[in-house]
Amino acid sequence: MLKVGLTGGIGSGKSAVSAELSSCGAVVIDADALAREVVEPGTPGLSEVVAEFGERVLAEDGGLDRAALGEIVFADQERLAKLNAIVHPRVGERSGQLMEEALAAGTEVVVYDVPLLVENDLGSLYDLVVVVDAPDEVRVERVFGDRGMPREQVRARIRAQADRDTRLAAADLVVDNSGSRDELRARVAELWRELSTRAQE
Ligand SMILES: CC(C)(COP(=O)(O)OP(=O)(O)OC[C@H]1O[C@@H](n2cnc3c(N)ncnc32)[C@H](O)[C@@H]1O)[C@@H](O)C(=O)NCCC(=O)NCCS
Ligand SMILES: Nc1ncnc2c1ncn2[C@@H]1O[C@H](COP(=O)(O)OP(=O)(O)OP(=O)(O)O)[C@@H](O)[C@H]1O
Repeated sequence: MLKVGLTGGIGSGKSAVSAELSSCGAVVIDADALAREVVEPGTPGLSEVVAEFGERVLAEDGGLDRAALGEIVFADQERLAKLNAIVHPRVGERSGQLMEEALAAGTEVVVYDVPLLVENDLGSLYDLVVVVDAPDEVRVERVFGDRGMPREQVRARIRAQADRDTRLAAADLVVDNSGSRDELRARVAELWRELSTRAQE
């Protein structure tokens, strides 16, 4: 089984690349989705978050108020580190389990879509590190335009992440997503051919 770590900063296009790879036949594990699961209502993860940040990060329905927590942690590195210390070990454990399941199922290519691969030094866990890349301001405009996140909030997340050059230096392969969606689709088709070849080796 070829284990691929897929990373990129906020708005780089990881989800778009993952969706294409999944339709090609890869098994995709999504770290952002796991980070949501481990703080769902009733989980020890959510209790720890509330113990650390207070009830102000709870929404009326008892779930996590993600926007409120985001505003707190992306304005303050120490608070972000506290949140990461609660969430990341749980995401690591769960993703490890899912990797094992993919292996047991005879999967050829498994892709771990994780924004913080470089920041958390996870590269050695994978056979191949693929970085999805686009200039910072292109990413700001995409996240603002498609998700309505205020530009300054996108920039605050970019500041909390590795810079572009550091991330690119960790890449075995780079998917350039500075162009159109069609260009991206063509690049991912090429990437899939490469991954399939390597999976046979
Ligand atoms: C602060 C939270 C509640 C904000 O939730 P929100 O729904 O607004 O964002 P979402 O989780 O969808 O993340 C969107 C993007 O923000 C960026 N981001 C999220 N967490 C982090 C972080 N700890 N450090 C840097 N960037 C981050 C990533 O590019 C991510 O793809 C949430 O991001 C969170 O719990 N973060 C800590 C866990 C984490 O590191 N998740 C990333 C994958 S393990
Ligand atoms: N080539 C492109 N042209 C225009 N828009 C794009 C392109 N690629 C992706 N997008 C859009 O940009 C936004 C960010 O892409 P996507 O969600 O795939 O990134 P991501 O890396 O998963 O982001 P996050 O770190 O926030 O999870 C999405 O709204 C997506 O539809």
